[in-house]
Amino acid sequence: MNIPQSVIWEKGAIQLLDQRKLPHVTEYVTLDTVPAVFDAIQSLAVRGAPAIGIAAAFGVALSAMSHPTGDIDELKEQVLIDSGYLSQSRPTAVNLFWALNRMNDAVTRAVTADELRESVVAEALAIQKEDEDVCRSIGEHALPLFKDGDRVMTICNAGSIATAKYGTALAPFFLSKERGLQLSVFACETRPVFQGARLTTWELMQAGVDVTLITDSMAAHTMKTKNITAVITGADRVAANGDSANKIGTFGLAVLAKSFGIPFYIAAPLSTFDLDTPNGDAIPIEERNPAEITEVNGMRIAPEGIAVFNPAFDVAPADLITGIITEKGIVKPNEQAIAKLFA
Ligand SMILES: CSC[C@H]1O[C@H](OP(=O)(O)O)[C@H](O)[C@@H]1O
Repeated sequence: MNIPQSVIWEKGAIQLLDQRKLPHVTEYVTLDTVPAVFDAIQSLAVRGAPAIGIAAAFGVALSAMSHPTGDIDELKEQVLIDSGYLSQSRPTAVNLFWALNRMNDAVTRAVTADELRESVVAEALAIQKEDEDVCRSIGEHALPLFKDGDRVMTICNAGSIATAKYGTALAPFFLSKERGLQLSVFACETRPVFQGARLTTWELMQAGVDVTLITDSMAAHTMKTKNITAVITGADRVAANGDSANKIGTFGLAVLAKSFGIPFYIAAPLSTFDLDTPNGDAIPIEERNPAEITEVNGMRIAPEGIAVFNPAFDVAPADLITGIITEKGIVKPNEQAIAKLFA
C-alpha cells in the first residue's frame, strides 16, 4: 500500500512534497534555508498540524547548519532567533509551537557548537519518528469504532501527508485495508483550498480505500441519504476543556452530526493538545488571503472589491464531540479526562 510522506530529511536538507500542486503534480522540492521553510509553511506547500511542526523542526536544524560560528553562545542566539521567526509562520496549529519548544530545549542543552548541530538534527528526526508511531497508534485506537460497511465522513486532510505518516483522522482507513475491513469515506472538498478534494481523495485512492467526494454544502443531505455512520476529523489545537480547532467547516459537521444522532470524533496526537489554552474561545484563528476565496486556480470568481472573510479554522465545542482519539486511547472531551492524559 502506498502511504505517502510529505517531509523527508535527506543529505542535510528537506525534501518536501509540495501539497499545493497535488493531486496532478507529485513534486518534491528541496528546502535548505529557514526562509524557505517559513514560506512553505505559510503558503501551505506543507500543511497539516504535525507536518507543520516537523517541517519547522527541520527548519531549526537548517538554521544551526547555516550559521558557521564555533561560538556556542552566538550560535544559540542565532538559532533561537530563527526558531522565533519560524513560530510566526501560522498561528493556529499548536504542533508548530510544541515542536519548536522541543527544538529550543535541544538548542539550550547543547554545550558546544558541533553538539548543537548534531542534536537538533537528532531531535527533529525523533519528533518525526515519534509522530509516525503516534499516528499508527491513533489508527489502532480508532479502528474498533468502525464495523464492516460503515460510511464515515471527514473534512480537510488529516492524512499521511499532514503528519509524519499514516495521518490522524485517515489513519484508521489505511489500517482498515490491512485488516480487510470495508469502510467507505465521504470526503468534503474543503473550501477554499480544497484539501479534501485534492489531498484526501488522492491519498485514499492510492491506498485503495473507497472514497466519495462531496462539496461542503452537501454534508447534511449526504448524512441524511447515504447512511453516514460517523464523522472523524483531525485537529489543529485541542484546548484544555476539549474544544477543538480544525479546518473551517468542522464546527458545522459537529452540529450536523449531533442533529443526525451520529458520533463525531476528533483524531489528534497529544502534541496537538494545548493545556495552556483553556477553551476554544482562546484559540487564535488564522485568517488567510481573500484571494483563496475570490479566485480558483488563479481565475477570479467574485466581483472586484468584494469584502471577504476567510477564517482557516473554526472550533467544535467539546459538548458536540463524542470522543478524542489519541495515541493513548479515546478520551472524553473534558478537562479532567484530558488532564489525565498528561499526568
Ligand atoms: C493532522 S492535522 C490536519 C489538520 O490541519 C489542517 O489545516 P491546514 O490544511 O490549514 O494545515 C486541517 O485543519 C486538518 O484537519
